[in-house]
Amino acid sequence: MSPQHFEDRASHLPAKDRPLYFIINPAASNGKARTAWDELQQYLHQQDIPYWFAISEDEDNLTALAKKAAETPGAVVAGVGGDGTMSLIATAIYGTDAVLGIIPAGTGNDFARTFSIPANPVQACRSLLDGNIVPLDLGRLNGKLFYNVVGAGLDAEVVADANRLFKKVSGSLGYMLALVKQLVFYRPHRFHITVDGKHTELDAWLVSVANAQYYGSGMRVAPEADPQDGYADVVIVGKLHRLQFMRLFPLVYQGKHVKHPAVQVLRGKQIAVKCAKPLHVHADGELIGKTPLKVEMCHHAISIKVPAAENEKISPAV
Ligand SMILES: Nc1ncnc2c1ncn2[C@@H]1O[C@H](COP(=O)(O)OP(=O)(O)OP(=O)(O)O)[C@@H](O)[C@H]1O
Repeated sequence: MSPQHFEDRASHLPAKDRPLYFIINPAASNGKARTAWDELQQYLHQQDIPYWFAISEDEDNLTALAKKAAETPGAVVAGVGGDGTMSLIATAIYGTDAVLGIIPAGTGNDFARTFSIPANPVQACRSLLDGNIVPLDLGRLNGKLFYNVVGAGLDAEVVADANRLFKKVSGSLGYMLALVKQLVFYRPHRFHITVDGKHTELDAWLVSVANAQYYGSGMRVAPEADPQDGYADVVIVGKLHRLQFMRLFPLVYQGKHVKHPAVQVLRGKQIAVKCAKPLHVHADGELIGKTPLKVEMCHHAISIKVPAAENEKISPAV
């Protein structure tokens, strides 16, 4: 069967129980998502797998395409892109019975790491086709849904600097320069944090509210976070001398930073974070405003298709 564009959708549906829709963000990973899609299309043709697809024009169009695909009962709506792409699809299908699918083709692809979704597009597609449908929590940050990690502190200031000062430097290098700048100049701030009614006040480098485990291209900020348990892990990196912080920093890639006595991990469903000086807030890799931030977790908000072998222990969606 030949693939069809969304706009050409005929009244009949592909003969599969769950129709498969791909939405490709051509800008993801500086345009490399298109190459991933070419490879994937070849595979789909070889296997004679029926599917629908659309290439998004911008963020609003991507959201509209995901909503349109989700109108088909039981649709699997798979993004071909990075975390920004998947976050838009996850929030667009909220309230429908559509299932999120992930073909990692972005720069960081951090959310995919929590579920061990393969980085190769064809392997990711195979595990999408053979995968299990499981429930997924979302969070609501100041009223807007997110699916991965939000927070404030040094990490959000790095994103702000990368967007503002190093915009012309491409991709990861801009973030590296911004990180170096913040490692030299950032000072811990006084945070007021409330987790399910329990109040904490302390000086901290950053506060992350995590549904899943990874952000920032492979940093395992919340190694115990489970995006199916209804809770967010609140990771607080408390006051440390600059050199101590720099020594701690590399440990985040293995998630070992949480063992440091200056790092606390709280868990809750309703989280509020205030700071005397308003700081930038990031959500799923984008800046969305400034503190205060308020998060409310939405348990089993949507469904996601994940590789079967890695997630046998995870309960299927009902
Ligand atoms: N045609 C388009 N459709 C959708 N989004 C687009 C488009 N053109 C530009 N964008 C922008 O692409 C950005 C990047 O997308 P995405 O986050 O999926 O990729 P990435 O940044 O390479 O990966 P990651 O977030 O995993 O590091 C989005 O923030 C969005 O604003």
